[in-house]
Amino acid sequence: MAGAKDYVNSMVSRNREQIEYHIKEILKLIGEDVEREGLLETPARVTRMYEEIFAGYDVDPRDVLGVTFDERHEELVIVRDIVYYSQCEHHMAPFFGKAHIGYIPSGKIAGLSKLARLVEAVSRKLQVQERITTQIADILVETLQPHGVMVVVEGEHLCMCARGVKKPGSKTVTSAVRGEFRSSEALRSEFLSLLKQ
Ligand SMILES: Nc1nc2c(ncn2[C@@H]2O[C@H](COP(=O)(O)OP(=O)(O)OP(=O)(O)O)[C@@H](O)[C@H]2O)c(=O)[nH]1
Ligand SMILES: [Zn+2]
Repeated sequence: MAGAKDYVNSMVSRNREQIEYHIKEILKLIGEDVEREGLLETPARVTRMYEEIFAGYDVDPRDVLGVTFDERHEELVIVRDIVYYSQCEHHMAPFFGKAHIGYIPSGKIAGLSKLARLVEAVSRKLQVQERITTQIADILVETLQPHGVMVVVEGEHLCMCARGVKKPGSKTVTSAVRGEFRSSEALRSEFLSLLKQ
């Protein structure tokens, strides 16, 4: 979403000292020796990582699509296999996978890269997969007023693999369907079949 210099004014960078302090406290509370060499830089390193994985707090995802173009193409547009990494809001554990976006423009189209930026903007924060899915669909509806939108998100949740129920390999698939995709099974099938190619 951004290069290191772009995080200068981010929420995390503004609170850097306090975040580092609290990470260090947590390390002590789990039984670590915070003075051992391998951990000396860890609070600062984790904070830098937070700047990236929580960069979504600094963007309004509705601004991400930016300029839209007027274009008469009124057929299905799909950008699929958009990889995302997010953090589950229940455990602060990563979940990640691919998002697939399809829409039928009605006059306005978005830059293709902006669709991937939208996925970044909604996923780089504490989230649940369902909300990532509906936010992508709703923002596209709001911004492009298309004839229809369909979003499918696949995710693997570390809180289900590395702990708890421990089911590595299980995948969660969520979808959001808007406009003509809702009424037309043929359109939904066309979208889903194009995801498989
Ligand atoms: N619907 C939804 N649930 C999620 C997502 N990420 C994590 N969860 C679930 O959030 C739930 C939190 O349940 P709790 O019972 O409060 O937490 P827990 O005791 O750690 O639960 P277990 O994971 O079953 O051990 C778990 O069932 C997780 O699998 C997500 O993106 N969407
Ligand atoms: Zn979780």
